[in-house]
Amino acid sequence: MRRGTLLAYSLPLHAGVVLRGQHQRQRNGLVVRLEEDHRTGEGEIAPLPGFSRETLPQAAEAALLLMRRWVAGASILADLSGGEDIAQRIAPSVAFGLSCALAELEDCLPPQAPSIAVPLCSGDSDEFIRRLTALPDSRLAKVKVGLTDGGAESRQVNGMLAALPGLHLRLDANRSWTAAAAAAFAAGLDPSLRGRIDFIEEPCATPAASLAFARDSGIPIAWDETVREGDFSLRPQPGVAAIIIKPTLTGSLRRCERLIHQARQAGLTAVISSSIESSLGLTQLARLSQVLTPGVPPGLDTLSLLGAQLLRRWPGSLLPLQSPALLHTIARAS
Ligand SMILES: O=C(O)CCC(=O)c1ccccc1C(=O)O
Ligand SMILES: [Mg+2]
Repeated sequence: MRRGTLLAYSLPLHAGVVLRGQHQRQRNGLVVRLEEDHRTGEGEIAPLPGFSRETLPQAAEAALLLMRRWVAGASILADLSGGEDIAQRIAPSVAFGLSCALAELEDCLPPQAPSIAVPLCSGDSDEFIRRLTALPDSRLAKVKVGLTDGGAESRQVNGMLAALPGLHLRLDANRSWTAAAAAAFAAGLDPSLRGRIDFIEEPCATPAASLAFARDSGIPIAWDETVREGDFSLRPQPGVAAIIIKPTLTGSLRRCERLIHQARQAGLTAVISSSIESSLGLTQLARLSQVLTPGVPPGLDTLSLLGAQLLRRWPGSLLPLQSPALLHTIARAS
């Protein structure tokens, strides 16, 4: 006997969260719960405004249809991952959430290891250094750059690397540097510290400009936005070290797994990363990264942007759990 429930959540986002130029006050999404013979699996479906092509109502409609098909006895796994035709493909957030629920139901995800995410700095670097210093193990952190000017940011990065001699950094410019700003950043870096920058995600506005930056500066880059563009294909490229995979923007677990496999074949590191999911989705991404990208810490340090946790607790977080009474049932099927 199968049952399905689709629920809607809304979590407060801290003032000042801006996605693609839009201020966001709430993170809204869905939880899909699948039950069969006393086993339960849950998944989160949360299109990210400014990033996802599907809207939340579109995602809810697609999820409901698939949930009903599953409850009626169909296998929906092939639907979730099938088709190279993007126009016909099930929306990535829907495929991700439903495939997580099915994976939990089938007991395919391991329990979560503690403290597996890479600390993220998008503000004051002195405060961030204090936070890292207080951690038992601070070998890797991520810093958003491209927010002020390249020269000032290189001094900030020099400061962090000098303060913590065992630290490696991933940087993320989200395509915001002009070629001149990127060059100013590279010129300002202390050459003796530069080797501890594992990569910079998307330094410049276009992939071609980012490749030129990697070639001229010798600093490896990683693709994030580029991975989700229509003409992207995975192949070795000089200066490219890694690809960032955001499953909510990519699709089913099987699709993510295929992409990770292709990345490895091209000699690239694949890094699983957050699309600002709730603690439900984030804990699942952490568990997923243990199986799909072992040894590569995922970029999941976004829980602190939210005002509460949802259904599951992130290890060590002091954020309160939102009352389950605030989850609103959209539909049930049995
Ligand atoms: O990758 C991480 O470590 C955190 C996630 C993150 O940076 C992110 C999350 C949602 C949308 C865009 C981005 C981004 O890559 O800038
Ligand atoms: Mg990025």
